Amino acid sequence: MLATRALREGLWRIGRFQHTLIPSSFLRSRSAMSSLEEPIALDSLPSLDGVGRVQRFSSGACRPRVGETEMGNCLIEGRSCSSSNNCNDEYKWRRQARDMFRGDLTSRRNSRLGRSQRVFESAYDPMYSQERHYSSSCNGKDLRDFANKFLRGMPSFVKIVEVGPRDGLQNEKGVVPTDIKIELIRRLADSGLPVVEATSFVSPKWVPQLADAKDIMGAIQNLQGVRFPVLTPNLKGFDAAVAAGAKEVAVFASASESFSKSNINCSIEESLARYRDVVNAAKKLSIPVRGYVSCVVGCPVEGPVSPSKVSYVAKELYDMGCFEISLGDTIGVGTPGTVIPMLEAVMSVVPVEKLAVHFHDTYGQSLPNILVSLQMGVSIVDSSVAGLGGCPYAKGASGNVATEDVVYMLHGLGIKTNVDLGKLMAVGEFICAQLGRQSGSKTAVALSKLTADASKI
Ligand SMILES: CC(C)(COP(=O)([O-])OP(=O)([O-])OC[C@H]1O[C@@H](n2cnc3c(N)ncnc32)[C@H](O)[C@@H]1OP(=O)([O-])[O-])[C@@H](O)C(=O)NCCC(=O)NCCSC(=O)C[C@@](C)(O)CC(=O)[O-]
Repeated sequence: MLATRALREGLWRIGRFQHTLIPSSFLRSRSAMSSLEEPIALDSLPSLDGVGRVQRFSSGACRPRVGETEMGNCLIEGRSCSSSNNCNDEYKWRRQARDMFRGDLTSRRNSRLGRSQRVFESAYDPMYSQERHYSSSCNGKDLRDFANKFLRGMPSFVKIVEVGPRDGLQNEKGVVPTDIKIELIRRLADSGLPVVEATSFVSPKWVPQLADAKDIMGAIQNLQGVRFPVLTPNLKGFDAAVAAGAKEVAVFASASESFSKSNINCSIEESLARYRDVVNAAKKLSIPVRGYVSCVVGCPVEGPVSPSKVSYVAKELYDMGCFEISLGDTIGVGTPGTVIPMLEAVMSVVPVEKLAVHFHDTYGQSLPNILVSLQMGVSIVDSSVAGLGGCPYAKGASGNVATEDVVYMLHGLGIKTNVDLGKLMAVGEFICAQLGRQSGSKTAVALSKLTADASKI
């Protein structure tokens, strides 16, 4: 109780004097703040403001600034990094908070100056979309060109498709109780996510973890404003999904023959024939069908998968009537080096605005892969709260990229998502507590530590 109060008071003090570090909704969800003054300015995220952006692209980005040389520290991307080990964590934390506060002052001053006179823009402005160009009066042309090149083509809004309740929970060793799944979906919907993939209507012999699909769908019928697609591998699954109240479904093919066999027990061509039946049935009921392509860069059995195979399956799914094609790096082996040629191949046959990317984080490559996908114009990203997930038929596949990490990166880039990171982190905490494990989200772990350490400031 005392510790909680100290934490709140510490946060209140940080809120008074420093730039935001912790989303307020996360704090509220941890403990109600009714009896204490609400921390001010705790609604935004630590994001790369105009100053940070310029520093990131500046050749002098890692040069110590005045007053910082004595510690041998420099600032990169809004973080402090140390070239010596003789400063403690608290000192670094204070330094970072102070620097962020300076950035906050700069943006407040700019807002008083009016738009035409602004030197720096808030990271939340969608100024880095296709049409917009980076503007800074204090940098050379080369720097502007570089920043423009990097940011041009980025979408101003990204639709996040949350797949945790399906892709995440299908891979759990134990079966998660139905009421926990329902609560998870309800909380995810409440965090602002526009799409939450709820479950699968697959064979319970193959995926017993999702055998309660009908009950799940029954329980979330009253949730409004969020789409809840479900996986359907064949007509039997489609009929069951519709009967249970599904208003959107997804079919899942593979770019690898071996994976198709092990995942859905049929060849790629057989699966496409099944999916044509599903799509035709769905069209009659005006039910949108999403199409997945698995193993878009690598297969657990066959190894590397060629971009032409991926583009072939993607085009087949698109041509049969799937409204969106999600490209899955099922085992998480992709790097920007393999993702870019794959996307190039697919984008030559399916419009980029119809493409989603779906990365698993086995090698920690998801965020760079998402970043290059955004640069290539993709604006739909699949992810899983707390990084839950994997595929039961892809040995060694780790969880999906964590939704918290994706949201943190996107907001830091000034890209809107409509997702409340604080609420999302609370959902991650909820499901991790239920599963008895640590979050797979680096953002969630880092921001939770901040709340814990904050009372020391
Ligand atoms: C596709 C099947 C059904 C073929 O399974 P099968 O055994 O070849 O099917 P079957 O037609 O021979 O039927 C066998 C039994 O399953 C029943 N059955 C048949 N269909 C259904 C159904 N829809 N719902 C419920 N039951 C079904 C059917 O009625 C029969 O029951 P029985 O007569 O033995 O009692 C099976 O292989 C299956 O369910 N596989 C599920 C695989 C799966 O869910 N994998 C994980 C999702 S994919 C993924 O994670 C990748 C992705 C999307 O996230 C993207 C990425 O990361 O790459």
